[in-house]
Amino acid sequence: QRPLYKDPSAPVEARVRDLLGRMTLREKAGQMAQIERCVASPRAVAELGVGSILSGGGRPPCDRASPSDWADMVDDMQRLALSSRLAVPILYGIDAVHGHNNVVGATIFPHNVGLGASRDAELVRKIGEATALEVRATGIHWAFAPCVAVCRDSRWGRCYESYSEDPEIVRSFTTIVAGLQGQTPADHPHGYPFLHSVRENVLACAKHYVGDGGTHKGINEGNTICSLDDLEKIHMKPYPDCIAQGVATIMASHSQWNGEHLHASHHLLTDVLKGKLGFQGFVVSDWEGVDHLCEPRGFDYRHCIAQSVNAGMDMIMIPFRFEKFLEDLVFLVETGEIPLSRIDNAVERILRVKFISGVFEHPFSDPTLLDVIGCKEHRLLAREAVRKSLVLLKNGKNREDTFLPLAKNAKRILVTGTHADNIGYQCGGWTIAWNGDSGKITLGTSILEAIQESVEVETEIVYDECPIEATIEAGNFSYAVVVVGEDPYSESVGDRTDLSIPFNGSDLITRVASKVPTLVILISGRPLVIEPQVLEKVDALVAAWLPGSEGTGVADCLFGDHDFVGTLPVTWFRYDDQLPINIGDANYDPLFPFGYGLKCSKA
Ligand SMILES: OC[C@@H]1[C@@H](O)[C@H](O)[C@@H](O)c2nc(-c3ccccc3)cn21
Repeated sequence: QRPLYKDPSAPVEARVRDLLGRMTLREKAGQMAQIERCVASPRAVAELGVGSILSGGGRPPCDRASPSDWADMVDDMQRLALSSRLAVPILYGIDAVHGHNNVVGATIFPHNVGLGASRDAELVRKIGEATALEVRATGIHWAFAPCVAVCRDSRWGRCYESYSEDPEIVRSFTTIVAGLQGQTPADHPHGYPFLHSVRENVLACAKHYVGDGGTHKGINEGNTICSLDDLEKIHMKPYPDCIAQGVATIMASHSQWNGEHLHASHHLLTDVLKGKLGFQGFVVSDWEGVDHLCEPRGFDYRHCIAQSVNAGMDMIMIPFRFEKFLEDLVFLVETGEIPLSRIDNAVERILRVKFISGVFEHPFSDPTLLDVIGCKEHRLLAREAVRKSLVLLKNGKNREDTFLPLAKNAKRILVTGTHADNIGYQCGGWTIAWNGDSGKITLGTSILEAIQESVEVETEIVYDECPIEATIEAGNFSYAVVVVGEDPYSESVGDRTDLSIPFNGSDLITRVASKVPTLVILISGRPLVIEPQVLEKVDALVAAWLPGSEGTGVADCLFGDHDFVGTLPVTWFRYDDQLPINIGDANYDPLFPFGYGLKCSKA
């Protein structure tokens, strides 16, 4: 007689109750543990029965792992999990935040700030669908996306992971949850986790709850100082929509609200998120989020665990010291510091998500999906997203003349700059490596390659990353394209107060634009300082954000095959000492206002 929890025809809540009733305290504690793959031993997965395994940013199973290497690794972990006493499968999680960005060859979509410029919520839903397929192709069940931060200060190293400074735009893009998980049916119970198809959809994770984008001076993992009213109007805004779409998991923020750690906030994690907003999936901590609760970090770990679990944390991204975590958690329950009812509630939520995910019935990868990774259809979708993300900020030196679209049959053009031929730079952070990298880090088309593919065969392209004066002066160029911007970064590595164009980008712009009609393309996760004397010299200026692998989308607009439609999702400040500066501020005096964006055609 098969136990009820293994019966797929039984109601989910009955399966949850049956399985919970069979579990020992240690097995319950195991389900609340999430560990990094590099410590996922048979002891951890089969004996101690951890509930989840993740690959942290830039931590592949092996160097240049192929999609099937990924799928084989995940399946190996799952086989270990199914050999545990109750054979509870694991959920494998990864940061697929702009495509399946840890996997070489996966389609890399524009980062969120660029999608924000498109204002196209349906496009974002489709990106979720495509991303889910590429993630499932590697056997992975759970994407730590979307980041629904509302970035209020561009000095924040995660600015580009935020769709916009406007909470309404961020809220409108929660359609990506429906893309990743599938669309909930009309009668879906409010707040209940949802997944349409175990083969094609992944569990989503709205993050980082709450106020991650509002920290003082944009300091990552810092303190968001604001009223409850502002917290709700600005930072909380996207969560009800995610919950209404059945988001299965929510990740707590490393940041604090008015000095209270989110990872230990009973009011925000339990009273508000689970009570008032009715969230019935599970809350997962961020990386070592529990350790961050004590200074020095990791000091009095047992007390940190009690604080966080009692506040409403359901699963802890430990991710390394799982023996200590499990020992401490069991001790805290046995001594009554954490009530067993809290553990049962956490495990109930985790099992609920596992049952609705279909992982009990389909625990292993589906090799027939492998071809979707980096497939033509997804790259065309990414190319469309790039086109719609571009914002035309200047087109011509005066009212009459327009500079774009560029001529495809120009005699001789100069393409220059650090970012003209660099896939790594145009993808930005969270791409193959945690902080991203320079060079040919994955498959794709650089902006130079896209321009080369677009112009007529008789057009001569001179590419020189940093040309000397003679090259510029004697070049006899019809026009120049200068592509400059930021080096890739993620999280605190990207926290910056100096937001001038790195690599002396302004100097190169000035040197070229003084001699040749010039288009500047900025590759960046945020607005950058463009001094007036630099801006006045250029003939045209395009903000391309972090477009990802499909540079072809940039050329599509430069040469007029498609018009520009993007508008600024963030305020373009004049100088970084204006920050923070957001639409609606008094004395709002930006270089280009929120919502600004030109079109090529006069129409
Ligand atoms: O990758 C898992 C999560 C991710 O989902 C979160 O958005 C992000 O805040 C995060 N930072 C780290 C991380 C930070 C420093 C060192 C090692 C890892 C890990 N993670």
